[in-house]
Amino acid sequence: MINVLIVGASGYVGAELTKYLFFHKKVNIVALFVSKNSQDAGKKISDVHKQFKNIIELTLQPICDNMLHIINKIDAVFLATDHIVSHTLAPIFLLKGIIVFDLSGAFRINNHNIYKKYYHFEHKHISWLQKSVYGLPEWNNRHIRGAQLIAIPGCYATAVQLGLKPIVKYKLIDTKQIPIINATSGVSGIGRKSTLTTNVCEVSLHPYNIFTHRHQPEIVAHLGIPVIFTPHLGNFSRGILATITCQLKLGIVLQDITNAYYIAYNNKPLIRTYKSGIPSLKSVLNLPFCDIGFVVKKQHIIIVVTEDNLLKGAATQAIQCFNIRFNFPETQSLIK
Ligand SMILES: NC(=O)C1=CN([C@@H]2O[C@H](COP(=O)(O)OP(=O)(O)OC[C@H]3O[C@@H](n4cnc5c(N)ncnc54)[C@H](OP(=O)(O)O)[C@@H]3O)[C@@H](O)[C@H]2O)C=CC1
Ligand SMILES: CC(=O)N[C@@H](CCC(=O)OP(=O)(O)O)C(=O)O
Repeated sequence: MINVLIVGASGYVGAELTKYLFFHKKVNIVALFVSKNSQDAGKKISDVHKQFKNIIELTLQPICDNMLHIINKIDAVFLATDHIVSHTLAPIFLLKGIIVFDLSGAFRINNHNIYKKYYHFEHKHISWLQKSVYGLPEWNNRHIRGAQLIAIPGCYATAVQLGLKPIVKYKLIDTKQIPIINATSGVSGIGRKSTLTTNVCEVSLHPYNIFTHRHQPEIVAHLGIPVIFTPHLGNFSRGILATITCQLKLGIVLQDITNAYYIAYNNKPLIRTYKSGIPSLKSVLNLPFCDIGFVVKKQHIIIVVTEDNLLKGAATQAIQCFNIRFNFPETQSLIK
């Protein structure tokens, strides 16, 4: 059995992690943590997330300064916390030899200068940043196997890269025309702390962080080509749909594209590529899959990618990485 701790367990991502790890046959959840002064400290997770009633009755504990009693009991920790909190906590666990799965953006990009510009804080753990492994399992399996710090990709960054990587890898697109990505997320992408402007009743559909969203440098760093990425917020609770437009190199035909996606994903159980038609949110909600469809017309391709932002965009992707890291079947506890 692998003993795990979940920090930020009362959040949207933390609750999904708790659910899938609770039902994982090889996992023992040692504790669920929230912040020291959390209004939920001492409550059962089933009081905060009622869907767990009579199923998961673990208590949310306040994180303490001296975590030795916990550190001695655990093999792995999932940090489902804001990037500033993860930036502080991850090194504490790493120095004790614990395997860290960080769901935040704190360790995703090896270039520390990005953090000042896009995350507005100075990165203080550059040596860990250099050692961190990007947890996109379909493309980084080998490195995840030996990693101590695994940075789970951002929700948009996951969808976009899974959609683009096959045609970038096989050099099918003309990069003189930068890929244009429009993606829409539900409001759970913001987390539990809703403000008036992010309240589902106030949201209709709008783009935000145009040219400044922090997933843009993340995508560029791990995809290796520039992109134009525009996120949108929609008035639904969960799910991401990304529409990606690229120009193909002269002479590239539909069969080349089909082959590229087939080679990339035919043995990847959590990616579903469509032979015809395009995916919608409905087919991925509450499921750990990423669905990909595309249409080619002359020299252009439009790729449509969908995922559940809290699952393949966060919690179940982290558990997929955990399974790989601890040598369990990749989809253990994720699909039957
Ligand atoms: N939501 C999404 O779609 C995605 C989110 N992510 C990332 O995952 C992480 C979690 O996101 P999400 O679940 O949405 O956020 P939430 O705001 O819903 O949850 C945050 C959790 O962290 C806890 N917390 C806050 N401060 C501390 C602290 N100092 N120590 C311990 N726990 C603390 C909160 O509880 P309390 O405040 O009561 O202490 C809560 O349990 C973030 O880094 C986010 O960027 C990544 C991909 C997708
Ligand atoms: C709808 C919404 O607001 N989504 C979040 C992204 C969620 C995510 O993946 O955040 P991290 O990269 O911080 O982990 C945002 O745009 O900031």
